[in-house]
Amino acid sequence: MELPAAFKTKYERLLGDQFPAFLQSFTDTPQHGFRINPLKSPAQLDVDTSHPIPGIQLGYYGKVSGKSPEHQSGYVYNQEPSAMLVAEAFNPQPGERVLDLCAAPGGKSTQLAGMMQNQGLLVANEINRSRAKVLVENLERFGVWNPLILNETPEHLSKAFPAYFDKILVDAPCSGEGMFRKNPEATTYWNEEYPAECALRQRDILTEAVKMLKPGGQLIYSTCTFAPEEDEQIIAWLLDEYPLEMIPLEKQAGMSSGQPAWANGNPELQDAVRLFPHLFAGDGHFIAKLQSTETAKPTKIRKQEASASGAERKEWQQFAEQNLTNFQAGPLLRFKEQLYSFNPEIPALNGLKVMRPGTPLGTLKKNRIEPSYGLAMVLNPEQVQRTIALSDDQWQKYVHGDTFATDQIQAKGWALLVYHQMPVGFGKVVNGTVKNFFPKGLRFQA
Ligand SMILES: C[S@@+](CC[C@H](N)C(=O)[O-])C[C@H]1O[C@@H](n2cnc3c(N)ncnc32)[C@H](O)[C@@H]1O
Repeated sequence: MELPAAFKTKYERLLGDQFPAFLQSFTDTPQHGFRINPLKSPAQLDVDTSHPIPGIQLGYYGKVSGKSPEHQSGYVYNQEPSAMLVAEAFNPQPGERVLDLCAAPGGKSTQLAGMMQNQGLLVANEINRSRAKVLVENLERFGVWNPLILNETPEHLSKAFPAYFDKILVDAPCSGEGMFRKNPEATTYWNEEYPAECALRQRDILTEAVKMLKPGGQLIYSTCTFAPEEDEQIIAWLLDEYPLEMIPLEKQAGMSSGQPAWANGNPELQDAVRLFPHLFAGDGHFIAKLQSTETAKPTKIRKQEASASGAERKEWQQFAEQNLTNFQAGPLLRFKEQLYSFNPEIPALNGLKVMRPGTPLGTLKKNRIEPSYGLAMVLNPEQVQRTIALSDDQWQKYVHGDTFATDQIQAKGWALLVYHQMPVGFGKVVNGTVKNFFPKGLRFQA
């Protein structure tokens, strides 16, 4: 990979005697990692967990195929190892109100949801529509319960969620220097001015993020770039402009401190973390954690009301009685043709670009409900009345979108399909044949 000459000159000046090792790291093979999903019911996973990533709960070096059963059923998520440290620094607690403002494709959102144990509210937002669709897919497969998934600008969001969140993650769009090794093409649109341009956008995003923070709430800012303009200088600006203070991040082996000298000399900047690929087995990253020092009372907001009609609620009740056990949905909302369970904490959604108001329970058909893939992804086998254990051949047919025969269930109706103890979706049994409801866009040849 050919690094831009101006990039090399800049980091030679900044890094001094560490520069040769830094430069050498661009020729190393990129690190891969994956996380095991703590939200799913126990299953025997065929993944190699012999190389744990230090400091990451259920994080391992290695890669799991996107076509594996573990990936298809949301039991694992592939994510670059340094990126996993952001959620660890964030440390969300069950019950908190959490916003992931720049969320797609969902690496950090899925990790945050796992740490919150599906308790509390996760709002995952992505400004780019097609990326927001991928975010939906990933949160759904991961089995995140009642997430609010939005496709909004930070400006719109801050009007809907004033002083609302306990914790906000801004994993900012950046110049991506830390990813050059994985994505060499990124070097072609880098130029000397690019980090400063990105910094302007980062300031705009953060200006809105601060408005959404509760008094005493925490803001985590991260980038995958080495550029001080987008890292220390952004944090120095935040500390100057807003009632925020740094929270020191614990540094494990291989992690470096923020560099006050690369901004305005504010010693608090040391509390941030830098990850350099020549010192840590992962890509380049920057993480800083700040806390609001404001004490004013949070603003009241109007909450979303349950909007499903009596008939729709009854249809759901009927479906639940006939098919589920020990499953409690939240309040119900009709959104397009789907019935959703949503978190009663969310503000009124009118005027917001909603991708998902919560967990899709099913599609409303004439006098009946067709259960959704998203519902199957949040269930464990003990919560349904009928399951079908798939053979290898049946699983391959299922993910390909084909029907297949079964002798496990005779009566007509819905069953949760389970492969190696992992729920993979709903199927409908009709005369010994299982009809396929695996979403068309997700089908593949195993
Ligand atoms: C570094 S990526 C996020 C990665 C994600 N957090 C994850 O872990 O999978 C930054 C995201 O910010 C989005 N973005 C770009 N411009 C934005 C803006 N003005 N406001 C909010 N988000 C923006 C990009 O579309 C991109 O998806």
